[in-house]
Amino acid sequence: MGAVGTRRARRAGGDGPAPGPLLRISGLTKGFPVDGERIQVLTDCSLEIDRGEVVAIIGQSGSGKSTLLNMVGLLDTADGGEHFFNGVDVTRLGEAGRARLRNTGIGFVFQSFHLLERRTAMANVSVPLVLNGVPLVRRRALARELLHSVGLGHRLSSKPHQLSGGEQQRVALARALSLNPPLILADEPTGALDAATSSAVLDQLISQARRRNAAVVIVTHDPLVADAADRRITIREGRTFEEG
Ligand SMILES: Nc1ncnc2c1ncn2[C@@H]1O[C@H](COP(=O)(O)OP(=O)(O)OP(=O)(O)O)[C@@H](O)[C@H]1O
Repeated sequence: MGAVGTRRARRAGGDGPAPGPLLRISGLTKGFPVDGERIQVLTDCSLEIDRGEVVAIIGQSGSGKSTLLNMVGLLDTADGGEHFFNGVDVTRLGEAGRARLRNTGIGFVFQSFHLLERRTAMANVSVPLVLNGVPLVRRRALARELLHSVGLGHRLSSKPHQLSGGEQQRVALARALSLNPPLILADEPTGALDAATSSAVLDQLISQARRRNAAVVIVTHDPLVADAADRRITIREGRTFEEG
């Protein structure tokens, strides 16, 4: 990536917002090779999301929700269509450019938490800070502050197996917030939790994002989670539809 690309990638993380929507996807297509043939999963997906918005992506199993989220998260590339994130034309970036933009601009929360089992809550939250060269003293202060903000100030030294599912998901949320990304992606974030815990984690996710004016995209099967979003997008037959 050249100098312009580098400058744009930096902006996504913390150099201030670009004008226009945070995310703009239009006419996106994606297929996969299966048994020598190509199956077309997404045929025409469009999505426009502003800073601070909470958007749920719903649809039947196998409709392509995770496929779309992987592309929004810059974990996979589309076959065609337009994709701008914070003013950057993602389709023009190579793997390294996408990784840079992803690392600083997008926080991830997954159904299965994806925490490092042998590391403490503090160490888990610090991972993105280490990868981005934040100095030790600052890193420790930030990780402590983030864990306090999700109600885990008393569990800084606990390892994942010593925490409940809801607490582990809050550690994962603190980690996703650590670089203050403008976009947080959550794939079934409450799928492994009971109803009460699910509601508490969802409240945390949304309130923390709103406090930071970050957008949230949540893939979910849970109608209660979808109802908590500002907008709902359904994927059907490879296309996106905005619910009334
Ligand atoms: N890497 C891949 N190779 C081949 N097919 C794939 C690949 N990834 C996804 N698919 C197919 O794409 C379709 C959509 O999958 P995806 O995981 O996006 O659906 P989903 O809506 O998230 O489903 P669920 O709600 O069950 O998690 C499925 O038919 C799946 O088998």
